[in-house]
Amino acid sequence: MSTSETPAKQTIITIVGSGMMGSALVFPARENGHTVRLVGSPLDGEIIDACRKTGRHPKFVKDFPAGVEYYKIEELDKAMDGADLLICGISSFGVEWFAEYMLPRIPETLPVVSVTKGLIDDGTGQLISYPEYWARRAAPRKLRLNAIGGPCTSYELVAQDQTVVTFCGEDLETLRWMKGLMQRPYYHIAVSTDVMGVETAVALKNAYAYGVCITVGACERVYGIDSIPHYNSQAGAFGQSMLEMQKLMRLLGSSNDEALAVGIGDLYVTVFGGRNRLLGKLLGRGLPLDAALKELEGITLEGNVIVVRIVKALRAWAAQGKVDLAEYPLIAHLGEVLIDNKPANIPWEAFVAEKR
Ligand SMILES: NC(=O)C1=CN([C@@H]2O[C@H](COP(=O)(O)OP(=O)(O)OC[C@H]3O[C@@H](n4cnc5c(N)ncnc54)[C@H](OP(=O)(O)O)[C@@H]3O)[C@@H](O)[C@H]2O)C=CC1
Ligand SMILES: O=C(CO)COP(=O)(O)O
Repeated sequence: MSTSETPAKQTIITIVGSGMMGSALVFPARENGHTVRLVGSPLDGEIIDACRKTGRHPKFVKDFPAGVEYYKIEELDKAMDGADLLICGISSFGVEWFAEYMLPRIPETLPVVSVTKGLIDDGTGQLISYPEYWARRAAPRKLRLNAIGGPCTSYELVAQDQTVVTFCGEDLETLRWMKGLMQRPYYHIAVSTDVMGVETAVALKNAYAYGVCITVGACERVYGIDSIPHYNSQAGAFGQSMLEMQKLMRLLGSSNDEALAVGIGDLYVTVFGGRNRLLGKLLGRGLPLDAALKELEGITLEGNVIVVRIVKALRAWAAQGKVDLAEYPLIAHLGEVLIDNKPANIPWEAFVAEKR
């Protein structure tokens, strides 16, 4: 217990990865009075230089709260010294780096929470969450790995828009403690011990955002980019997305409707405000995949990663007679576009099988 002579130790939150989401979490953390240390990934050196110089992330329109500390990856030991919580802010493309470079440096006592959205093949053809993947990579050491899922664009979090996310992990007490550290009047945190459910739902939404946004681009191609928005087709694809997400979640081991709802909310925000929507729209306008990717060079697009992983798994299971691909017509088509390089052409009739 602290006395007037021994003030309570300030909580130290170290965030590794100074991309948009890791950096956005600086705001609730620092506003709550914690010591916040933002550490760049190996390629984030220029971002850290800019933060030190201007007190603002180059992609944000608002300064960081005063008192944030900035570190380069070479200064990681210093940034982790005495840390109470480690936030992993890297994207799917840095998952291996995090496994190789970060995991051996994380003490078993230090809770970790990751924002990274995705699933990964465990080497046997089974898809698992990133926390599970990292736990297996760290074994026999037992790390305290948790994750954040849900609809939360970084720039809207920075703007303090009302935002509802889900912290998931194995230990409810740890989740409640992290919630206490990070919640703000605009940042609302649910907790869940269904890691696979939440992580599957928020990974799948990146794939299905392509499906919905292909229909948006297709309307723009027909009616013109500046025409009034058309909603029937995107709503049709949205409903089909929800159905396939639910089936895929069951297939991957979660039948949790609350987790599904987290993913559906995340799909909604991604369709309207995410980066993945941009690729879907360009494909829907008729651009070949290569041309669309070139136009969006430099923008983080994780939908490709998840479509390829899911569709490869589904094709393998279909070949073994374990699943019927016809039950997943939208993501199967996304596989044709992203793996087989076919033009985007939503298979509408496949969505209208007779329902019970
Ligand atoms: N849970 C949540 O509430 C939310 C989560 N997200 C998710 O958060 C993650 C990060 O998104 P966001 O910050 O917007 O993306 P950014 O692209 O802005 O940042 C990605 C971060 O990952 C790092 N990274 C990428 N590739 C590598 C690599 N090969 N090795 C090491 N580090 C790497 C980047 O560093 P570098 O500059 O070196 O490439 C950067 O620090 C994504 O998975 C996204 O889906 C997004 C919104 C909300
Ligand atoms: O996950 C997100 C919001 O919850 C952000 O989606 P994008 O990666 O498509 O920008």
